[in-house]
Amino acid sequence: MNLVIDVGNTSIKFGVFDLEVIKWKTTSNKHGFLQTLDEISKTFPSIENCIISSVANLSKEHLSKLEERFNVLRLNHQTKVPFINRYATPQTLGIDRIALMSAASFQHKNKNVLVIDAGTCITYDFINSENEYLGGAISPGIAMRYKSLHTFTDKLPLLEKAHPNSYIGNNTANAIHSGIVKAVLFEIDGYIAEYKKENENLTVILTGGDTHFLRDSIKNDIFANSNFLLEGLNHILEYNKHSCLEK
Ligand SMILES: Nc1ncnc2c1ncn2[C@@H]1O[C@H](COP(=O)(O)OP(=O)(O)O)[C@@H](O)[C@H]1O
Ligand SMILES: CC(C)(COP(=O)(O)O)[C@@H](O)C(=O)NCCC(=O)O
Ligand SMILES: [K+]
Repeated sequence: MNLVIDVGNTSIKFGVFDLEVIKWKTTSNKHGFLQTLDEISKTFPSIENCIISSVANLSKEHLSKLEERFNVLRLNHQTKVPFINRYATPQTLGIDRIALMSAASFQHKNKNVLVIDAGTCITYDFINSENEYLGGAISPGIAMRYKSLHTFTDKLPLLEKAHPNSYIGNNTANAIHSGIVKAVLFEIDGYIAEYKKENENLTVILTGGDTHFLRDSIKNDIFANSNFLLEGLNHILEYNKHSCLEK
């Protein structure tokens, strides 16, 4: 069994895989990392291998606790991945985006695929039917947009995210919901339209913490898969098992 860990800027996602199948998953914050690890070790004593991807700083203590228990692959820019990376600065590419493109490459071979990860940031990543990763976009995530309107003004309240009734906000709260949620939806459908113009038979995957909140309001056909990044990490672990994790 494999333990797969994705450390994002908001939360840490843990997944337990038996070959290609996810058996269990949970989420924690930084403070819950060690307790979650204890629970997983107790519940799944047959886990041997682990992969961890992080876009945030990882504490030495957390990493050494993992290494005490499992063969650990820490995903980095040198790790062998199944796609050709055409990003002009591969050494600055987010580690999470490498995992997403690995999932796209493994699961949608020889397809044009756009992956949208609605997390702390919203990332757009495109891999073409030649298995080449070309790049994409990074925009502020939904929670970040609500926080920034509140932080950088005197008058705007900090609201819980909500879908607006109309794109015409008739009061402050509705104007904010429209300016954030409706704008994110315009952005997503706008990008999909742009990619579709130039790429036949585009497959679009939506993932990240806001998947469920957004999925039914996107006009284009998409596949919503909250586990896509974890699946990508599991693919990379299996792909590298023999070369990197031999004891
Ligand atoms: N319980 C929650 N706590 C924080 N953010 C949440 C929660 N549930 C959904 N979200 C949404 O998910 C987003 C964070 O997604 P996530 O995939 O966890 O981010 P990351 O991978 O960057 O850590 C936030 O923009 C927020 O709108
Ligand atoms: C853009 C990101 C902050 C997204 O992080 P997330 O929303 O998943 O927490 C992360 O992929 C990152 O730190 N990227 C580095 C810059 C780049 O990808 O070019
Ligand atoms: K993201």
